[in-house]
Amino acid sequence: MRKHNKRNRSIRKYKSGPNFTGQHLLHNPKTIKQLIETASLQPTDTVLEIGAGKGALTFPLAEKAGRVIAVEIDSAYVEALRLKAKCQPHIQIIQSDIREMRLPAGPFCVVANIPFSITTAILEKLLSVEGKAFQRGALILEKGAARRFTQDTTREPRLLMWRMQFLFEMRAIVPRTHFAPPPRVDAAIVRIARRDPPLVPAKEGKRFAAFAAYVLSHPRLLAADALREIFTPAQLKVVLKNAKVDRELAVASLSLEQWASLFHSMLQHAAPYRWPKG
Ligand SMILES: C[S@@+](CC[C@H](N)C(=O)[O-])C[C@H]1O[C@@H](n2cnc3c(N)ncnc32)[C@H](O)[C@@H]1O
Repeated sequence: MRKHNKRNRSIRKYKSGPNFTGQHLLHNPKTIKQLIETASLQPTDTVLEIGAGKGALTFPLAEKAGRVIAVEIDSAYVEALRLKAKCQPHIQIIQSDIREMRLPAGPFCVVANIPFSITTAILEKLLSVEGKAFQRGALILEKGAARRFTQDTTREPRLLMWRMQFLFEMRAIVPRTHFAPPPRVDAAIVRIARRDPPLVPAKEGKRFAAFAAYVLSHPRLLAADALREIFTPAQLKVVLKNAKVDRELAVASLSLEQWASLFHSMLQHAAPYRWPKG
């Protein structure tokens, strides 16, 4: 009873606000194997596991990677994990809120069945830094979020910016019955890998986001109309042709490659005073 109270106390500290998530532990061996294989780990890799729970992924990960950094917010899980990992020095268990934790400075991968309710905060943390530490990852996301992150086109400037740096690929649907307790909806395995080279260099990320936000402020606008304030009519003709963009195409339907081409054309040809500001 005392232990139960202690556990509740340590979670309650983080439970306030809308960001606390339920604990949906993976119990399907095939899904665990597939998730880990999706990350293509090497014995020299450092893996960050976000939300280690009872260690369903932590220990299989330790068989593949050189070092596992397992982060978990719940003190009861942390205590149990530390006991279990006692004789495995390459597993480091950290009790922390991932949103507040400093990420490894050197190259690392991520494999995780993440707390769904903080999906955006986690991706923001992993993908928005200019450094190149985060290499690739295999994440279980809510199916809806997985679709949003991997579909061919998007209306979200920030997501578009991430996709200029990273490849997102949906690998498999994970039925809700593969978790205990099951979440409300099915999930999916998503592979994320740093593009080399990126479609837009990381140092231009903010400028690209401002460009995308401006162009997408009216997603149904035709490309030629949306870009009219940025390019002169003569430039626009060439720029659209180079990006293989039909004048009648709505900006919400631009492909990632077309976005990248239009942005590079802006940097090259448009007068800087016409560039959208963030
Ligand atoms: C979906 S469960 C996954 C558990 C385990 N990896 C598995 O697959 O069985 C998510 C885990 O993240 C933990 N968690 C929730 N919010 C967190 C946060 N902000 N930082 C770190 N861990 C968190 C939960 O306590 C839970 O153990």
